[in-house]
Amino acid sequence: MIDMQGVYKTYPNGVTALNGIDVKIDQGEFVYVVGPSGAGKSTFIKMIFREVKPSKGIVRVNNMSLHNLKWKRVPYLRRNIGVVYQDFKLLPKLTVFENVAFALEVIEETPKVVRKRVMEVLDLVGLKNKARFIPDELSGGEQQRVAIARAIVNHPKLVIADEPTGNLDPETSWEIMKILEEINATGTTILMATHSKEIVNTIKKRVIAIEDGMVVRDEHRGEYGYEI
Ligand SMILES: Nc1ncnc2c1ncn2[C@@H]1O[C@H](COP(=O)(O)OP(=O)(O)OP(=O)(O)O)[C@@H](O)[C@H]1O
Repeated sequence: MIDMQGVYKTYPNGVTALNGIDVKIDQGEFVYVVGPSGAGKSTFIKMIFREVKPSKGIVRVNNMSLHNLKWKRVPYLRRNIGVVYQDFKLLPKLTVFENVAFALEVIEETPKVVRKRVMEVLDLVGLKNKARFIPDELSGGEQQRVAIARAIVNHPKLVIADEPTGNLDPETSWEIMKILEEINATGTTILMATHSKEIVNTIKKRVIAIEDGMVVRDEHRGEYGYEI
C-alpha cells in the first residue's frame, strides 16, 4: 500500500531531510518509525499524505502515484488516510461530536449517517458519554482519543500517527496504543513515528529506523534501539 523508491527530499532552505529511501509497506501492517531527532521521520511520514512533495523518486500510496499527483487530486488520496498528531489538533470551539463529524460532513454524508458513524467511533475509543464536551473539558488522553476517532471515521485504509503519545503520560499512552492495535486488527495499516522505547520494545511490531534521511534498519518485531 506504500511504496517508496529512491526518495529524496531537499527543503527550499537546502536541508536534505530524506536521502534515498526505499520502503514497502503492505496493507494491514503496523510499523513504527524511529530515529534520532531531525533524522527525517516526520518528513517521511508527511510525504505519504502529500504534506511534503518528494524532490526526487517514486512514491505510491494506495495505488496513487504521489510524485506527480495533481494538487486537486490530493483530497482523494487523503480520504483514505487518517492522521493523528502529537498535539491532537482538535478544533477548540467544536464539541467532541462535531470534531469527529467534521471529517464526514466535508464529504457530504447525510446527518443520519454522520450521527451513526460518529457515535460508533466514539464508542470504539470509549468516549460516547463525552460527545457534547469541548476539547478543553477533556484530559490529554481523551483529546487524543477524539483525534483518533476523527482519523478513522471515514474508514481509512491507513492511519498515520506522528508521535501520538508524545504529550501523554505512560498509562494514557498504553490506552492509546491499545486503541491503535484494535484499529490495526480490523485491517487498517498503522504507521507511527515514536520516541518511546518502552512502547516499541513492549508492543513488538515492524521497526523502520531512519538516520540522516536513510533507512538504517528495517526489522519485523524489532527493537527501539536508541537510549532515549
Ligand atoms: N519545512 C521545513 N523546511 C526546512 N527544513 C525542514 C523542514 N521540515 C524539516 N526540516 C529539516 O529536515 C530535517 C528532518 O526533519 P524531520 O522533522 O523530518 O525530522 P524528525 O526525525 O521527524 O525529527 P523529530 O524526531 O525531532 O520530530 C531536519 O534537519 C529539519 O530541520
